[in-house]
Amino acid sequence: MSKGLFITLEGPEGAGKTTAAVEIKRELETLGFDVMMTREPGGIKIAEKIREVILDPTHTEMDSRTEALLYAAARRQHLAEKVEPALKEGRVVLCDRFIDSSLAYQGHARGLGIDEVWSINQFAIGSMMPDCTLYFDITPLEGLKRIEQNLGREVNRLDLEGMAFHDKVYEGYQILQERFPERMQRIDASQSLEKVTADSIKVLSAVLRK
Ligand SMILES: Nc1ncnc2c1ncn2[C@@H]1O[C@H](COP(=O)(O)OP(=O)(O)OP(=O)(O)O)[C@@H](O)[C@H]1O
Ligand SMILES: Cc1cn([C@H]2C[C@H](O)[C@@H](COP(=O)(O)O)O2)c(=O)[nH]c1=O
Repeated sequence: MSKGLFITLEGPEGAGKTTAAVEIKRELETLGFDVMMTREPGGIKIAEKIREVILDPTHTEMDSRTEALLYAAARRQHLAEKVEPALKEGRVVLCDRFIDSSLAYQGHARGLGIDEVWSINQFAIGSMMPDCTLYFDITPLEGLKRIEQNLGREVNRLDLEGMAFHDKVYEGYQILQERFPERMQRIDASQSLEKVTADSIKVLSAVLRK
């Protein structure tokens, strides 16, 4: 049984993960890799339904622990139904957000605790951690400015949080980088899309050579 490569993209709102993922996929395919792009929460029917519940801007009453559990439930289903089968087929999986989002957003920004959120996610993912995480580093202000300029984008419940929340998310990601220095590779996401893509491919080429 061949084993693929599990790559995740992380970072604050508007960092450019989704845009860059399309370019990274294209570049990796040119190099001959079989790439599957997906996202969290979502990527499959059940998880997309959970996404709608979590991100509905009218669900202002949602409890933080409920939020963390819903993300973990969507993650479990997506992993079992889509990610693990693709990895077993030897594919490269590019996943827009994964466990680090829960650790930064629910663990640190919501104040549930990174270790507590880690432990509920252990039930969801077992030992299935990414081989490499591209951390798209951009200040919350710059990321949110990009989103504001993207008039076609739907505004979700988490976008509506105040600046203090987004600053905490950013702080959460800094903590995670210190905790997982080898897995989390920093990409300067304030650069042009061309430079962000090139830097990402440079990092991934080294991982793919291993
Ligand atoms: N390198 C870049 N420079 C300038 N603008 C960019 C860059 N990358 C993406 N953008 C623009 O920024 C906006 C947000 O990009 P994108 O949706 O890819 O970010 P994201 O990290 O996936 O955001 P979110 O997680 O909040 O959905 C889009 O309008 C996109 O066109
Ligand atoms: C996986 C995951 C996501 N989030 C947050 C981050 C964003 O605000 C939304 C997802 O929207 P996107 O446009 O697809 O980036 O959900 C989170 O708080 N916790 C998570 O585990």
